Amino acid sequence: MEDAVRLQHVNKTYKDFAISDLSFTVKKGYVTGFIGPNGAGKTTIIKLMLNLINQDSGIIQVFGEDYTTNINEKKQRIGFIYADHHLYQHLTIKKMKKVIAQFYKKWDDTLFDSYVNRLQLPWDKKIVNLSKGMGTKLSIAIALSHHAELLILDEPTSGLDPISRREILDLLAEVMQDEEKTIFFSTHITSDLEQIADYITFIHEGKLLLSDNKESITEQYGLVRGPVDLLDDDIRTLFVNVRETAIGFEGLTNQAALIRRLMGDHVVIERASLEDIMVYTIGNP
Ligand SMILES: Nc1ncnc2c1ncn2[C@@H]1O[C@H](COP(=O)(O)OP(=O)(O)OP(=O)(O)O)[C@@H](O)[C@H]1O
Repeated sequence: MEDAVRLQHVNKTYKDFAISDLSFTVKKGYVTGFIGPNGAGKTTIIKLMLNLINQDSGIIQVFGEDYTTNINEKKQRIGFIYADHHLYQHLTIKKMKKVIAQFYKKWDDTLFDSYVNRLQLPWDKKIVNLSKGMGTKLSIAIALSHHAELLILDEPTSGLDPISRREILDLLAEVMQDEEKTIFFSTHITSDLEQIADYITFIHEGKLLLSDNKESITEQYGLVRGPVDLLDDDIRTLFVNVRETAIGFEGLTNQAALIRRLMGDHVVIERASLEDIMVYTIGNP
């Protein structure tokens, strides 16, 4: 399977933070959800992918080559969606369209008009005055109208009400009907990804914790409940983290099949949500 983006052993050090030996791929034709708590390094990694900052070492390839090779062509093929950041803040959508259309070889004016109308974006409002949800929708409409193949979204649903969130997720799901498109989507709202992601990449403190397809993660992980007296030292090694209460334990395992074989009759094993995986892996559940 072709990769839209590939990171190999990437390092980037700031004074108080480092991306360390990070390797993962973004598969072409799929939605990859990029999760991690505040300050995990998601935006830094997105900036590295887009060549907005440079890595100290390691290799980053976009569409199979270094970003700077055929850079203009790459910019045509990528749509970067970031709710708080817009060019042309003081133009109306109508005026911005005229400016931006010149930059993109594949710009489709009719398609853009249809998105603006359908998403009920106000043609005559200055971009600076758009709400957060409208700004995100506008960015997506722009990316789709220049036929971007790779959409990179930095927390597109954060701070949005459930209706706007749903509209954006529906729009992205619609985009994915086109099998040539790839979406890389950072968020800490893991429930968004339960709906639309095919792959999950999970980072914490600049390090990779998990990068796999969602079905494998669902099979591998489980939330287990049972009596505390079952937890001997060997059994504990099968858990990522365990919470003990007066009535029993609840723990996250990444060896659900083995737990089922060993303890199946004595415990209850449920599907672990992405939120469970995040909380148990990095926090104190
Ligand atoms: N230019 C910079 N100089 C120094 N430190 C930086 C710089 N940019 C980011 N950082 C630090 O890198 C760390 C990761 O930040 P980043 O914005 O990548 O995290 P994030 O996962 O996107 O967080 P959030 O979910 O809160 O948006 C933070 O500690 C941040 O302060």
